[in-house]
Amino acid sequence: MSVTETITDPQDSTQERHPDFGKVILEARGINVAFGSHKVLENLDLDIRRGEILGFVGASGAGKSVLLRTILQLTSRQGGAIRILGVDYDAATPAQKTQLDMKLGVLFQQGALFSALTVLENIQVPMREYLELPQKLMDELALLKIELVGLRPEAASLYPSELSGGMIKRAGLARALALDPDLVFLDEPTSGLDPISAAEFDELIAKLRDTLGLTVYMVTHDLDSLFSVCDRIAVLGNRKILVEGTIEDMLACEDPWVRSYFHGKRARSIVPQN
Ligand SMILES: Nc1ncnc2c1ncn2[C@@H]1O[C@H](COP(=O)(O)OP(=O)(O)OP(=O)(O)O)[C@@H](O)[C@H]1O
Repeated sequence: MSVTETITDPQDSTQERHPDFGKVILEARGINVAFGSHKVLENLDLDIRRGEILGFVGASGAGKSVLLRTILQLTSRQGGAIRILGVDYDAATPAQKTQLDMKLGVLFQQGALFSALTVLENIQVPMREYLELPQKLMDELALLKIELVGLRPEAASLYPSELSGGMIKRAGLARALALDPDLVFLDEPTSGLDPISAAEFDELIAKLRDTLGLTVYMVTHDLDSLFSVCDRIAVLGNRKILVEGTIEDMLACEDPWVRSYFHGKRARSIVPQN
């Protein structure tokens, strides 16, 4: 694992940062994924560093969800290796895999809440799966997560059908945080939200990164999010990472797709152009 100094410390200097801040905590190397003869990812390399918010972009159908699912071991790959928190997933024992799974939280695109369960019960699903805790303690923990994501305590007893789009994302995030993960994966967290709710969600993500030292991998099409909260951006194209770096690196990139994305009409109102 390499140590890098290239990401800026987002945390207030009075806050203690994780001793491994900036170190690579997820390393994907030579990833190949195909469905039949359709190659989606080919020899793809990607690093995620502790404490950063990595924005992940790419054209529709480029393979962003496939990569996310591959990293989470939900889609099988034909080649390559994935090390998470220093553990090679393929070589890990079942106990190590369980430990790793507990350190990863996921918010899928539509929140993916169980419709027959309340918000509180949804947040307790991972707790029931991985921990053996008394119900009272699980209730207290779930209420803490509800508060952490900015939902009111009354939301605990609501069902997903009774929640607004923004509340669903927050409830999904609370469930992703249920086991105090090191790394959270967010699949288009602001899609479908109005601009105010989307900006509030971005602020929440940045706050959680700063206060909990979370590392965040965020698939997004939202230029506001990329510009306002992401420390680094990676662009998927031609089945691999086309370019990765800061927003300035994106603006300076000559690749035609990256240029049209970051210099296009929609970007011009958000991103300062030269
Ligand atoms: N289970 C599957 N079987 C066959 N093909 C698949 C499967 N999952 C994904 N694909 C194909 O892989 C390609 C990449 O899909 P993916 O959903 O990862 O794109 P994406 O970049 O996330 O797109 P979007 O931004 O629209 O969500 C697509 O051509 C898709 O049809």
